[in-house]
Amino acid sequence: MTDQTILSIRRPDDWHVHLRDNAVMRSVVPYTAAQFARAIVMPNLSPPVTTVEAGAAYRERILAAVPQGVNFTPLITAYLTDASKGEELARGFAEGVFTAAKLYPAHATTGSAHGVTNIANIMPALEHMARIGMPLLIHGEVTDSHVDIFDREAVFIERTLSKLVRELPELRVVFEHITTADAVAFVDDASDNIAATITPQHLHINRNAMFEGGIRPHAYCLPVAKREVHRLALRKAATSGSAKYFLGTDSAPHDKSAKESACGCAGIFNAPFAMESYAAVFEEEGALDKLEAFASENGPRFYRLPLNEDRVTLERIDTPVPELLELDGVSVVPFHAGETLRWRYRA
Ligand SMILES: NC(=O)N[C@@H](CC(=O)O)C(=O)O
Ligand SMILES: [Zn+2]
Ligand SMILES: [Zn+2]
Repeated sequence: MTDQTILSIRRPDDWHVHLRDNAVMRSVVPYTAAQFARAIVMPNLSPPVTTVEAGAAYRERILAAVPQGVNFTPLITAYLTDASKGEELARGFAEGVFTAAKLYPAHATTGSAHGVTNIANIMPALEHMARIGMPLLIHGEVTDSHVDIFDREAVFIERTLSKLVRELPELRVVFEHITTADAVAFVDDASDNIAATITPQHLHINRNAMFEGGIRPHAYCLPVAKREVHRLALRKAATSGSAKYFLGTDSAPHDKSAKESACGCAGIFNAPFAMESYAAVFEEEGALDKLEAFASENGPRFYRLPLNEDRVTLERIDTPVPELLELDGVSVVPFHAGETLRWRYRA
């Protein structure tokens, strides 16, 4: 713990966010743009963003939703399918439309129905990406229903990721939203071409949060939160100062009614208080001095992009989080709803 009351850091970026589309997009973009200079925007729309033209059009729609006077750059990603071609990805990368490509194992998570059924189907595209230095972003869970849901990330490392990294060591890979000590060990031991994002929720909650006094759909996201030992490993990794770990909120808004349902959607909306949420973790770990590297430096270095020059502050002021945000097109229960966070973000 520390008695520090003001923290000034380089403006951060969010290296994994779901901005959706249409009315929902227009109401959630301002939250991300208020905190972050850039964001890696996930392509799991329906239909998914698979072509350069669709990526460019999506970027324009996002930019049109950024409030006047706010400086925010969306970085678009391509959604990989069994039919993805290296040439199309490379064209998007060369034109500055695609910053990376995203691998969703088919049916692993929300909006992954068109995802990849077998990584062998996209090996030529991945080889092409490795040659041009285009990062591959991975939702790392097996989809085999015989594998326990809490083991799906660890089994993905065993069955798929270790092999991919061995076969294509030059491929730059971001293992997205890691949730296990197994993932931390894998990333720590891997080459510098392998990095990982960590969400605020996986630093704050373990799997008990989903069952506290009853079923808690707002604590449900994928990959699902794991045991306490895994949360502690993630906290250690995020606050270690290692350049392999960086901020990716995985903010994923779903309407309250879609979460509070007999078959509730996976995804936690954390964009409105993302930096406040991360700051709480870093303070609790006595590592506020490591927050800037995690939030503002390690990501751009991995993506080979310039660091942001402007600065922001976090002030130690109690910040209540609303129970519900009534937005245009969606009513969302935000992460930390009803709690008071100890920091306030100022751009
Ligand atoms: N994280 C989630 O639980 N949901 C994400 C998809 C994803 O990132 O896996 C979504 O799009 O809703
Ligand atoms: Zn995911
Ligand atoms: Zn996501």
